[in-house]
Amino acid sequence: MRINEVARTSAVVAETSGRKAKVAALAACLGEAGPREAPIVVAYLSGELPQRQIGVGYAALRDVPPPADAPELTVAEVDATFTEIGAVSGKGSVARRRELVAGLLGRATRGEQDFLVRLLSGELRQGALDGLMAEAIASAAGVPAADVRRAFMLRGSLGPVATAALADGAEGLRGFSLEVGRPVKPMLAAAAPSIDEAFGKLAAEAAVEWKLDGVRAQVHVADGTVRVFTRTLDEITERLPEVVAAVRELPVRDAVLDGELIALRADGRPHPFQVTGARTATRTAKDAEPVPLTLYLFDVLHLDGADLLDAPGAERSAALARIVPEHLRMPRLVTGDPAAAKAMFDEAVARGHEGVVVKSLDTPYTAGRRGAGWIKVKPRHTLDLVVLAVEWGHGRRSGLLSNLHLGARDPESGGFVMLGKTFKGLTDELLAWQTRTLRDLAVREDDWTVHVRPELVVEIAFDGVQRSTRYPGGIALRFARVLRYRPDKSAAEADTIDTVRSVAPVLD
Ligand SMILES: Nc1ncnc2c1ncn2[C@@H]1O[C@H](COP(=O)(O)OP(=O)(O)OP(=O)(O)O)[C@@H](O)[C@H]1O
Repeated sequence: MRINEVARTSAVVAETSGRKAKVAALAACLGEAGPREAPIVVAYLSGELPQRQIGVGYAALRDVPPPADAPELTVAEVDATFTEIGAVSGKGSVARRRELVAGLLGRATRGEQDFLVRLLSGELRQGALDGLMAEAIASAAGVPAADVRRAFMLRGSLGPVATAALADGAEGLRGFSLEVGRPVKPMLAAAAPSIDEAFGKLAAEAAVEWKLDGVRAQVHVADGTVRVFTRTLDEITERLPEVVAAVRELPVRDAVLDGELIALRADGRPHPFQVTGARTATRTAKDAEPVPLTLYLFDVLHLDGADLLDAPGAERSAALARIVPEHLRMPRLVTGDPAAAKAMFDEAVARGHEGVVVKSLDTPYTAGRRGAGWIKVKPRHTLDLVVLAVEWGHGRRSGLLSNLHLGARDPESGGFVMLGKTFKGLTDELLAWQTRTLRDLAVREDDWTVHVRPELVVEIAFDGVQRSTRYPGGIALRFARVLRYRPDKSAAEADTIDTVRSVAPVLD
């Protein structure tokens, strides 16, 4: 297949606004690619390289050679060149990489050059496209989208799923199963503004669990060996000897368990989130004085040979209770009485925790999705939004990037909808950090505003949602303020415009 097809599809997807039309364009391109090249095409159309990083910086993309006349470059050739560039090392490697990039671009037409430069510079990165891409794979392969999504959550990446679907259809997708030792995308929660509304969305009886502001942990026990993964599927086992020791005590040989890690003070109240974050961050070196973490387990996905992903919530919880002692389990109350649920919520908040998660007793574990089976309720409204642009500060903040333009994800278009701006809540340290970080993400700058690639996720607190004619979604946040950055989340995991409407009533 020629790269020209991929470049053209990428442009069509960027220019069309309808979800259906985008899916159709992606599906046509994948159909043409076929099983072998599909993973490469999936990656390129998501703005990524299958090789991830190949060490090509902006400098190597500045001087573009004259274009070729005819579109002859193939996807396989581009992929092979990227692999070659990624393998360059040692003395003279910068020059050699440049040479390879120039050689590749010299064989591309003007339109293809434009696509390749934007692909290499990261400008096309589109995490929010995962949902559309899953649908496109389903359409190209003629299989149900739910099967593709399920394989995706089990595998954590769409490339191999595309190959299996295109080669062997639904049968190929059935080959993806939970493997102990390979992390799956964790199930996520929807949000409701109150306990009553959360109960309103579920059956009469539901479970209410504390929501701790810690770090998600997926614990795999394979033949007695314990491994711990974060929600971004990074392994952090080495950093957590006390957690590994606690899990080793459990009477299981093979299991996949889900829970939350948190640093607690002697009185049982949580340390600030940063303390837990520092213990689990994959990039930090050694801790000066490690604060012990406590593990609270709340789910089980696999137990000694049996997959429990499809078992109802109540059954998984019962299985968990059989193998995990109470002090390692998330406090949980099963009730049909909203007053009892509210008492549980009040207790969690009084102990310094974030709120509760109300969980359905009958839904399966919908990995990787913000399913309707879990609904979080917090006393204050927060959202994870994506920074779309940022304005230079004035006065004390001059020279610093300050006022953030905030966007929610729009699953319909695969893009983002702006909901407002804020410079509140930013400490000096955060201002310095975001100035550095957002500069690296810049794509364009006008007088006061730096427009950035929509990649950085920030957690925002706000008082409510107001109708607005100024913003494209028709709503704006009231009194938005920054709580913290969420480097553990990708833009694809940011909150959607529908979540924004569901966490708080829209005021006139
Ligand atoms: N009892 C619990 N059940 C499920 N998740 C819990 C629980 N307690 C804490 N959590 C945390 O809450 C998260 C689920 O909420 P959500 O899917 O909205 O993620 P989130 O956006 O990171 O949440 P938030 O930003 O509101 O903390 C989980 O990833 C987990 O880290």
